[in-house]
Order: sequence, then C-alpha cells, then structure tokens
Amino acid sequence: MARIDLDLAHSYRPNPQKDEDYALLPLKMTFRDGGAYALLGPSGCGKTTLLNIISGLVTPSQGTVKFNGHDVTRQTPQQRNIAQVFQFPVIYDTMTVAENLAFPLKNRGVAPDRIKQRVGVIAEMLEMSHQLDTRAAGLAADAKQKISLGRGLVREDVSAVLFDEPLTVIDPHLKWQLRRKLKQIHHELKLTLIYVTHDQVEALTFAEEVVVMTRGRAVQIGSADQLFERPQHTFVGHFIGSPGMNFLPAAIVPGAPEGADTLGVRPEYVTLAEPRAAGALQAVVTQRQDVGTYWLVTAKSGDSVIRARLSPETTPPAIGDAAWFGVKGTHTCYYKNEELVA
Ligand SMILES: Nc1ncnc2c1ncn2[C@@H]1O[C@H](COP(=O)(O)OP(=O)(O)OP(=O)(O)O)[C@@H](O)[C@H]1O
Repeated sequence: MARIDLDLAHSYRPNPQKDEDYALLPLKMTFRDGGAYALLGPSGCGKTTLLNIISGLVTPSQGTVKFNGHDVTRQTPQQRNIAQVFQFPVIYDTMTVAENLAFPLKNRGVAPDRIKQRVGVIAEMLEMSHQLDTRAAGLAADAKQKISLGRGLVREDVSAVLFDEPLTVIDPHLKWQLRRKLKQIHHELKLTLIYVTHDQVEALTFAEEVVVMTRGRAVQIGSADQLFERPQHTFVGHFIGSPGMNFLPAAIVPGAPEGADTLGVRPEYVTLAEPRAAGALQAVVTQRQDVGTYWLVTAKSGDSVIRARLSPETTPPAIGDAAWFGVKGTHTCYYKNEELVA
C-alpha cells in the first residue's frame, strides 16, 4: 500500500496558456496510506484525468506523482502496482468466477493454496461464493461487474485500488448494497482506495474524504461533515446537499464580516422567524412541497431565492405569503469571490 503525493498540472494541449487549456490546474494533494477517497464532480471536471495520472495511464504535462516518497511519474500502471476497476466489466468470459478472481494473483506468481484462500475471502465478501464454479459468460452485467470489483480487490500487495464509476451498470438496489459492501471491505482490507464518481451519495457513503472538483480544480478535500458544514468554496455548497446551499448577497441581513460578498446557508438551517427578528429577512413564498420527511419551501426576496427544509410538524407559510426566514446563525457561512472567509 502507498501514500500518494501529487504536485502537478495537466493539459492535453501542447502549449497551454489560459486556465481553460488545462484539464487539471496546478494541484497539491496527499492520499493517506490505507485511506478511502472519492473524486467527486460534474462531467468534464477532470476526475478521470486525475485518476489516470495516479494509475500511470496518463503522464502529467507538469509536476510529479510520488508513491511512498518515490517519484513514479514516468512509471506504467504495472510498475506502480496499481489495480484499476473501470465502468464496464473487464473479465474473461470463458473462465469461471474463481478463475477470473484468481487471475491477478496467478499473474504475480502467488502460491496456489494462497490463491485459493484469497479467492474464497473475496468471493465471500462479494457474496459470490455459490457462483465460484460458474462460467462468467452466463452471468448478468452486474454479477460480471462484481467480478471486476473482486479482481481489483484480490491482491493484497497493490499500492492502491482505483475505481472509475464502477457501479454504473449496477441496478439501483444492488448499487446501494455494493456501496456499503465496499466501505466494509475497506475496513477489512485496509487498502488505499480512490473512487471516481459524479454521484454525491455514492461519494459520501463510501469515502472517508471526498475531493470535490470543478473545472479542473480540486476546490475542497474533506469529510462528509466538513463539506456539508463548512464548504470552502461556493461550488461545494451548491454541489453537495439536496437542494444545495442558499447563496444571498452578504448585506441582505446586517452583521456580515468585512469584505464578504455572499452569505451561504443550507436549507436545513433556514428557520421560520418572527417578523423583523435579528438575522431574518422577509420573502414571498413561491413554492411549497411536501417531500414526506420535510417541507421544502421556496421563497423570493428581491432577486434572491431562499429554500428552507422545514420539519414535517411545522405549518409552512402558504404560497404568496410574505414570511420571515432566519438565515443567520452558527451554521451560516460567508464568502468572498467564491472562497469561504468566515
Ligand atoms: N484524451 C483526451 N484528450 C483531450 N482532451 C481530453 C482527453 N480526456 C479528457 N479530456 C478533456 O479534459 C477535461 C477533463 O476530462 P475528464 O474525463 O478528466 O473529466 P471527468 O470529470 O472524468 O468527466 P466524465 O465524468 O465525463 O468522464 C474535459 O474537458 C475533457 O474533454
């Protein structure tokens, strides 16, 4: 297993000039040995580029990749000893499940009894023990993808296991199970795992730390709690959460810190307030949805839109009401030029 240090940038173009020419803007980050990480962001933000740079499929146009302090920037995935699981199954149809799982170990010359034992452990974790002698060709797409996951996890001596949206072909119910399973497997195997996804639920259930990316930039690395409570960048506030954070002009209620231009407050922390209460503002309700476990109320104050998640016991204001919403409290964040300042 390895600690991975990145200090690099990458452009697919020969002479990058502007920020837009870079798939990855200069970044410095460390993945702890044995940690579980997710790279999360919308399509085109650079997640796969970053993953492929870690694996060695792509060489960064500038900077270095280090494994345990050694420069591996020019090494192949084989030399780096990386296991990678892709979006679609990469398995041998003519082999059985057991033979598929054993393949990466056989390749490395592991002793047969050790292979048997390890294949048994992995098959059990993935609940495939009863299918070990089944030929892969006859299996459904999600079972095949489970084999791919197993092949990624079977070797104990890898530097890291990298996953690129591995649950895409899996149906939603099994997806939920496998996410939890992967988390459990991480606890048991203590491998360094890096997982690319555009799905926040997937990232937040699986990873100890999530790297949130937008337009070639890693804007925050943090736990689910940190990303929710203290988004370092407005993009994180907007991207994480359902719905995302509210952003209002900082001066909309008195008492903003010097220099802050934007106030951010999660819909979960917006409250119904008394008229003219401190830290509250008046807004006209435009929408009111009963989402089952909460009310989602949308209101407008000038050009600003406020969303509030109110408890099901509340009687929410009706559409057209001019209600007062508390937006300032201990959970309120302030931003200047998109960056958190207080
Ligand atoms: N081989 C390539 N040659 C040129 N440009 C590329 C190449 N691969 C990716 N890009 C560009 O680099 C940027 C980042 O792409 P990347 O695939 O890393 O993003 P992503 O976040 O993984 O997106 P997705 O989820 O859609 O795969 C995009 O603008 C993409 O068009």
